[in-house]
Amino acid sequence: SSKYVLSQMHPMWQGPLVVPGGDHQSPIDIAVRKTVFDSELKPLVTSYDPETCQQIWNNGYSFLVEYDDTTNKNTLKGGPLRDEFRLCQFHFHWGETNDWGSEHTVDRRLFPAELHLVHWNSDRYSLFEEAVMEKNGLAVIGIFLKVGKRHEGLQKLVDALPSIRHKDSVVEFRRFDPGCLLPSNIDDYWTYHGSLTTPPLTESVTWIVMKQHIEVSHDQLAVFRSLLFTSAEEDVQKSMVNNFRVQQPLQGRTVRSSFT
Ligand SMILES: NS(=O)(=O)c1ccc(O)c(NC(=O)NCCc2ccccn2)c1
Ligand SMILES: [Zn+2]
Repeated sequence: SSKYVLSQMHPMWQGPLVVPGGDHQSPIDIAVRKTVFDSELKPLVTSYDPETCQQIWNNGYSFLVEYDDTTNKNTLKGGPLRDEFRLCQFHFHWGETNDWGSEHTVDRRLFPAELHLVHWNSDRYSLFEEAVMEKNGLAVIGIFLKVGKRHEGLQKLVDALPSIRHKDSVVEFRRFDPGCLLPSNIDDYWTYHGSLTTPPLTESVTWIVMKQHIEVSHDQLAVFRSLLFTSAEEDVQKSMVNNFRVQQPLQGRTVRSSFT
């Protein structure tokens, strides 16, 4: 209805463009010709249990699918990682049109959306909240979304979005396998040390950005844009779009590739 203001830029995104004293910020552009192949990088090993899926909720910035991370049922290891990491949630970033929306870019190429699978270092810490403050605390897998054929596995999630339209709405969400969102090839990736792309922007993330994207349909992505930044009580509703951070300077960091 007319009271919904479309594509209002969310005030939070006018937040800190660069963190004072932060020289390992994310997201970044991955300039492929400046990446360095590292033959020591191992294949990534993921093991996810759909039975540990708990809920899906709108936190006013994105929507998150959360997993029970009190046991070691959803693990990530290998790749650039020395320790074992535990999945706690996944979420997305997207634009108001299919022309932009991703946080990372490859040779400045923008994708309409980006999926983040968030893991914390369960070998060294006992809670996500602890790990988020530490340099080797988090590992986030970034996967680009392209508009194309419908993603069958994603549809169960898309069907749940209308029930969490407003900020702070939560619904039970069960038996979702996050592995169904991985591209067929997870051996080819880029990795670098960076930060959360939203406050608190802590520099605790080993980023693992997949070279291969996944495809979702135009209609599936359109449902993401039907979410709202605002809670049900607010007078003016704002469409949840453009929930990505502006790109940050590389500051001399090297992005390594697992492939030539
Ligand atoms: N986008 S990201 O870097 O993968 C990432 C991963 C795990 C996280 O907890 C966050 N950030 C996060 O949860 N921030 C608390 C909620 C929030 C989100 C946006 C703005 C302010 N506060 C970002
Ligand atoms: Zn994210």
